[in-house]
Amino acid sequence: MGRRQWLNALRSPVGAVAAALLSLLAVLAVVAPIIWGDAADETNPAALSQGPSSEYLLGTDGLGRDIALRVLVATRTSLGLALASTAIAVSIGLVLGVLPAVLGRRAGRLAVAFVNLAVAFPALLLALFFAVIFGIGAKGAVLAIGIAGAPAFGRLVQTNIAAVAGRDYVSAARIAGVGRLRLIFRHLLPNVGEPLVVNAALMAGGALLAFAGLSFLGLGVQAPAYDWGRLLGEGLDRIYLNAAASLAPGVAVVVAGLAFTLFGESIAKVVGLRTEPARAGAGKMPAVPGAVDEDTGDAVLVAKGLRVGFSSASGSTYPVDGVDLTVHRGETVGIVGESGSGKSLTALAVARLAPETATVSADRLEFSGTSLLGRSDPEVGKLLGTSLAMVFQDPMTSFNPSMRIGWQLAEVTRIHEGAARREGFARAVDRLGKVRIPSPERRARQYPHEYSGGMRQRAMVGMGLMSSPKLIIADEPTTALDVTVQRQVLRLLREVQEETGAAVVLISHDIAVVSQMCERIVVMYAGRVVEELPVSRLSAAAHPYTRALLGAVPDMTSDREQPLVTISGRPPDPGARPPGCAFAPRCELADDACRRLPALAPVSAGQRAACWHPQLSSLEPAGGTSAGGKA
Ligand SMILES: Nc1ncnc2c1ncn2[C@@H]1O[C@H](COP(=O)(O)OP(=O)(O)OP(=O)(O)O)[C@@H](O)[C@H]1O
Repeated sequence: MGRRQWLNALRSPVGAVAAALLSLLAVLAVVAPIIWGDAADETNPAALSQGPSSEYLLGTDGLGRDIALRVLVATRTSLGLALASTAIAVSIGLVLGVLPAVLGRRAGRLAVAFVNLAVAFPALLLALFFAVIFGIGAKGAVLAIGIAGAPAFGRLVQTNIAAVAGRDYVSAARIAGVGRLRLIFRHLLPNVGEPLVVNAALMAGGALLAFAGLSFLGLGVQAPAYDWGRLLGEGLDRIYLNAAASLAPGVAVVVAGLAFTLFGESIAKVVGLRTEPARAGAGKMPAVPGAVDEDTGDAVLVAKGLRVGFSSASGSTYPVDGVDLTVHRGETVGIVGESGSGKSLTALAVARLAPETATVSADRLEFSGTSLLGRSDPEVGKLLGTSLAMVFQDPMTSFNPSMRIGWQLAEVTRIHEGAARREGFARAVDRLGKVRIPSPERRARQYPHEYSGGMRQRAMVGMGLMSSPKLIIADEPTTALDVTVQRQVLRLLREVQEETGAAVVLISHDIAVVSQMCERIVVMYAGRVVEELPVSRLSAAAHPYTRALLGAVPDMTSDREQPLVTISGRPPDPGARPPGCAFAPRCELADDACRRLPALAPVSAGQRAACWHPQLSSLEPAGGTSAGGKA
């Protein structure tokens, strides 16, 4: 939360009142015991249990002590204890909240279940329970209220962390090899800080009331010490004789509680407690299914029989179902296919960023000659962190919003090369310059929100250049950008590739974009590769699905009076794929043969298709009908 937001919070009427009240309480807490501490303890046998008078504004208690002074002096104890119990609740809640992210999948689920169970108990009941366990007195009450408030805060942390854990910058940090603890404290918690601060303020108000409740019941502060709750209890005994004696501490509790709550609410309003939509399809990765060349000698990436599955009550589904993908050094490979065909998941699995709930298996999975199968050692993390660069789809979520761009870029160098902070930052400035960010020295010190979308994508490419990438995977890198910026980003990718010799995998649903940029195209449908071919052979695409995709791209010769070509039907859900060729229900050429699964088989040099009826004729100009498409 920036300075401006704090100012806005304080400028709102509610915020201003809350801030004024809190300031008054803070001043009272500091000065009241110093100025009136002794006077408040002074007994006056000549004025026992008196009502309000000019000498005693709120009257006196049973020992003749000035109630008004005691209420003022009790501010310090009441606020101090409430804040102490809030600090305990927040600390334990933070630990409970980050546990699922720190522990493995199973232990993490246990932590979530524990918090859910604890939240189900009313906090006041828990507080009473713990107050009895920890013993009667202020210390016991602080612990009791703190522990009782922890589960609710823990769940808040868990929920907020889960909401940001899928963001691209978290994936980027994971691929960069950032350790779990750093990931939590540098990338996750700072980005859920606002709702946590707001709720901590609200909790402080609640703790104040709870404390007053426990003291009132005699379970909190014990004589001779006193807080508002205790004064309230004492005053209540004589409410018919001197109502002010119980009303005054009661009002103090309510006002202070309100001050905290209103303060929290006004911050919440200003920060909007926004729940940014969790990005779907965190994007990245390659996939070049098993076609064309079985020669994997100079391959930077080899995946054979890659499967990504999810289990549910109704059984397992495999959105990626036996994909083969080989990417050679310096090569540009495009992966195309409709939404849901498994492009992103293939990429994520290769980068070891598949969702935790996914099961990834493969016959072979190698990056730069190193097998990734069954390995989770730091060496593999370092290899991927330094040699694999990812450019994500949404430039809004690619960077940690709470870290300056330069430091985010420098993180990779510091983690994997142990470079000093300055050295890493200097390299970040250099790389930002390389990807044509103007005034890189100044820009490196800015936050992501100060960059435009196109600049963020360029900075993302710059991040990939911090080491010497062997493979750059760009998953729909231009989808969220306008057309001119799209071109700039694609041009930059090409230039970077020429300069570094890195291989590039470009994932897109747009076959036209891919064909401009790539040498080889892999077409995916329903979790499998259905065709693989050099761009130069696109006009001789053999699979009806590839031909339908090409037919759906308008060009200069397309009749603008006619509606655009579409492919009839929709891809099957991963759990309901027809036996045999998954495209058959949408294909005009389908017959009985298509009930069996076709293997990816050579059609011509460098071209393979998984089809029982591969088309050998050249395609009509774009815009015409195609074998599988529907005009
Ligand atoms: N976390 C998940 N849990 C269950 N199923 C998932 C999960 N993520 C993806 N899937 C399934 O995998 C399918 C393929 O997803 P993927 O993101 O790889 O598709 P895509 O081809 O990249 O599409 P898009 O272009 O829309 O990103 C989805 O349609 C969905 O059915």
